[in-house]
Amino acid sequence: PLGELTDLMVRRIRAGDLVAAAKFGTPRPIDDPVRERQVLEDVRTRSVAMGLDPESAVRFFRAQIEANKAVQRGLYVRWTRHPDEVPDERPDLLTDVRRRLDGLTTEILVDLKETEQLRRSVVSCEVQAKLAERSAAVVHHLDEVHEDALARAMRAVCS
Ligand SMILES: C=C(O[C@@H]1C=C(C(=O)O)C=C[C@H]1O)C(=O)O
Repeated sequence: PLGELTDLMVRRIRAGDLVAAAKFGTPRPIDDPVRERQVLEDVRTRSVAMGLDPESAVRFFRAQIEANKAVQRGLYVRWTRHPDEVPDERPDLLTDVRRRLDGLTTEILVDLKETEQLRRSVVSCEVQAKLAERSAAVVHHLDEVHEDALARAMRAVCS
């Protein structure tokens, strides 16, 4: 039941690789509080319009942002140790990468709405979330950096 939502979370986590590639070796920091506020304000406004509890949706996206930054930090460590693993291409953060993240936000909000009832029941939600996390890690071949990020992102699934 939480498979689709979890897949979307994995896609957002994977987008962290593009964010890291866009920023690594540039002066732009991993943390961008202004952009974070914009993302969360957008989530709040759209949740209200969709009849989704805005506080819970904002909490959920805060966890997704923390997970994204964990990926960036993990890849910075890896790329500093192994410069040959640094991607050759630097994607454009403001156009390509943030546009992709914005598209995922829309899809995630729809899924949050669809799973609202299920996620409200904390006990069954936690069982489902653990199952979805395990199978996503296997299906998507997540390494340690990305599986840790997913575990972090999943903390806000169950209210
Ligand atoms: C993804 C970025 O890096 C960080 C993570 C964000 C996110 O997950 O939405 C937003 C701002 C940054 O703190 C970014 O700068 O766009």
